[in-house]
Amino acid sequence: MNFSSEQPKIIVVGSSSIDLVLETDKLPSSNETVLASSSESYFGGKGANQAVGTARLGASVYFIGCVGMDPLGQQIMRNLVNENVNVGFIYETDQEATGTAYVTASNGDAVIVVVPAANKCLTTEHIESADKYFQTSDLVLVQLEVSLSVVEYTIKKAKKYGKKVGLYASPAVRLNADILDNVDFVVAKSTELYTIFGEDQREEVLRKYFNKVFVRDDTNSTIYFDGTEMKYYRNDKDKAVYKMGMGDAFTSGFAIALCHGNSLEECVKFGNEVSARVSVKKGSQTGLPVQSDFFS
Ligand SMILES: OC[C@H]1O[C@H](O)[C@H](O)[C@@H]1O
Repeated sequence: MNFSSEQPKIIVVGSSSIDLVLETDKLPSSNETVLASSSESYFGGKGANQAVGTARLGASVYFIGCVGMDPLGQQIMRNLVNENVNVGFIYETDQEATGTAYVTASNGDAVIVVVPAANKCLTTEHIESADKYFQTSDLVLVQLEVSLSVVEYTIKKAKKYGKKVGLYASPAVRLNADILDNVDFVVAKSTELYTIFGEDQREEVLRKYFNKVFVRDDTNSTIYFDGTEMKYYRNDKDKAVYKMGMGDAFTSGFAIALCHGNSLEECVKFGNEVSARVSVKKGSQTGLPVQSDFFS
């Protein structure tokens, strides 16, 4: 994996939240009550996770998002500043509280319910105000915890300036042709292909969007079609103890490798490596590796 001396410039447009993680012996089924052995809060939100993930790996990162005018919003801002993420385009709203996510975690698996709240107050005007930073960026990352109209606007703006765009298609929604045509890479979960593409045959999806769609599953494996053959990579060096945040970590690693001019194969391998690191610590951001973990 090549790591050039140029510092990548990345814009992340997306959500930030505080995750309340409840540890249980088993995930509750419908109408069931279970007891939690612990309740802890962590920094989260797919956008913020990717902003921290790419900043720790050495990128200059601008995060565009929205928090509430409340103590949780202040905590998120402080955390991002500490992580060297530029917060000049984080907006505060008095219309909604800061986003939260309620996570029930058991034996590594997690069920997540997100309350977007302030994240839904991010508008296309906010994206527009960062226009000149899009012009000088190398790559833009989006996910689906802010309004789809904002995601679409962001993708169009990035493409207008010829920038690379990556989409982590989570939480899953059906993606329209415009989005799929304009993004350079899409990261999707194997269990959500039908929702995202209207097609649940993995091979069909991968062949149609070769070198563009990267499908991940719970075993930290990633598969894509390179135009000739299916490419499958798995990193199970570290046992995935905490699976929350692995998709964000993969996307961060993939994006960094791409910015440094690596092949898609190298991008996938590095993404898997970054994802493996996050899965050994609790919280979506806790275990995200830093550049010096890989390169001196
Ligand atoms: O992708 C993991 C994230 O999903 C939810 O948005 C939680 O905030 C968590 O941090």
